[in-house]
Amino acid sequence: MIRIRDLSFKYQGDEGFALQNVDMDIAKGDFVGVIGASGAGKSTLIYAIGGVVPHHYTGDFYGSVCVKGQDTVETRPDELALTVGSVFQDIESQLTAMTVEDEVIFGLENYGTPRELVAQRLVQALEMTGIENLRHRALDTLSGGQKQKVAIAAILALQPEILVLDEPTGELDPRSSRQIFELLRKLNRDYGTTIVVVEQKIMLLSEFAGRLVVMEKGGVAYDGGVREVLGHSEALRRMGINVPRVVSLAEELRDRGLYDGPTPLNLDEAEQMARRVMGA
Ligand SMILES: Nc1ncnc2c1ncn2[C@@H]1O[C@H](COP(=O)(O)OP(=O)(O)OP(=O)(O)O)[C@@H](O)[C@H]1O
Repeated sequence: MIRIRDLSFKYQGDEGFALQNVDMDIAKGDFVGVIGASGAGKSTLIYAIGGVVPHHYTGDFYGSVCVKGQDTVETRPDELALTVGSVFQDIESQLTAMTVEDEVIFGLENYGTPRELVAQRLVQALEMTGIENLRHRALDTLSGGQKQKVAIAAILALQPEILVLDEPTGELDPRSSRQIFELLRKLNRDYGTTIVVVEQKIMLLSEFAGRLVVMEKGGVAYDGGVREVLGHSEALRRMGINVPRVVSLAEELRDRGLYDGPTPLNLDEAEQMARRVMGA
C-alpha cells in the first residue's frame, strides 16, 4: 500500500537532512504508530506519504515513495489526496472555511461529489467524530480540541483508504484522545483503512496500534510489534522518548531476572506483572 525506498529529504535552506535512507513498507489495513524525539523526522515522514513533501515543502528529495502504486513525486497532490487523507499538527492552517459544515463539505465539493452524496457524507463524518452539535458553529468560536475533530471529519468525509495523522490528540483531553483512537480503530477494522499516526501518548498509542516505528535523527531506529519495540525501553529513553514507567519497570525486572513475562501495556497487565513478581 505504501512503499518507501531509500528516502532522504532535506528542506530547502536547511543544513541537515530531515529524513535519511528510510525504507518502509506499510500494508493495507496496517495500524502504525510513529514515535520519536522532537526533530526526529516524524512530521516529515507524514508529509512524504501525503506528497506534501516535496510538492508543498520543496527541497532535495532522494529515493521514492509509492502510495497504492502512485509515485508521490509524479502524482498531483490533489489526486493523491483521494487516496491519502492527511491531518496535520498545525490544525489552524488546515481549516479554511467559516463554519464546521462548510469545512467538511469543502473538500467533497472540490472533488465534484454529487449533491445527495455530499449531504450524506457530511452527516456521517460529523457523526463519526461526535460533533453533530457543532455543525452550524463558526470555526473561530471552537476550542482547539473541537477544531481538531473538525479537521478529522473533513478528511473522513473524503473516505481515503489511507489516513496519516500528526499528533491528532495534541489539543485533546484524555477522554477525547481516547475517542479519536477508538474512531481510528473503527475505521481500521470496519473499512480496512490504513492508519499511520504520530502520537506522543505512548500508552494510548500502544493500546491501538499494531506496529510501532521509532524515528531517530531522520532514520528508522526500530520498526516492529508494539511490545517488541517497547521492550527496548532503555534505548528509547536515551533517544529522549518518554517511555511509560511501567514499561521500563518491566525491563528492569527482566534484567534482574525477576520477571520473564510480556511487557505490560495497560493497567490490567501491570497488575498481572506485579502479581507474578510477588508470586501471588
Ligand atoms: N517546514 C520546514 N522547513 C524547514 N525545516 C523543517 C520544516 N519542518 C521540519 N523541518 C526540520 O526537519 C527536521 C525534522 O523535523 P520534523 O518536524 O519532521 O520532526 P518531528 O519528529 O516531527 O518533530 P516534532 O516532534 O518536534 O514535531 C528538523 O530538523 C526540523 O527543523
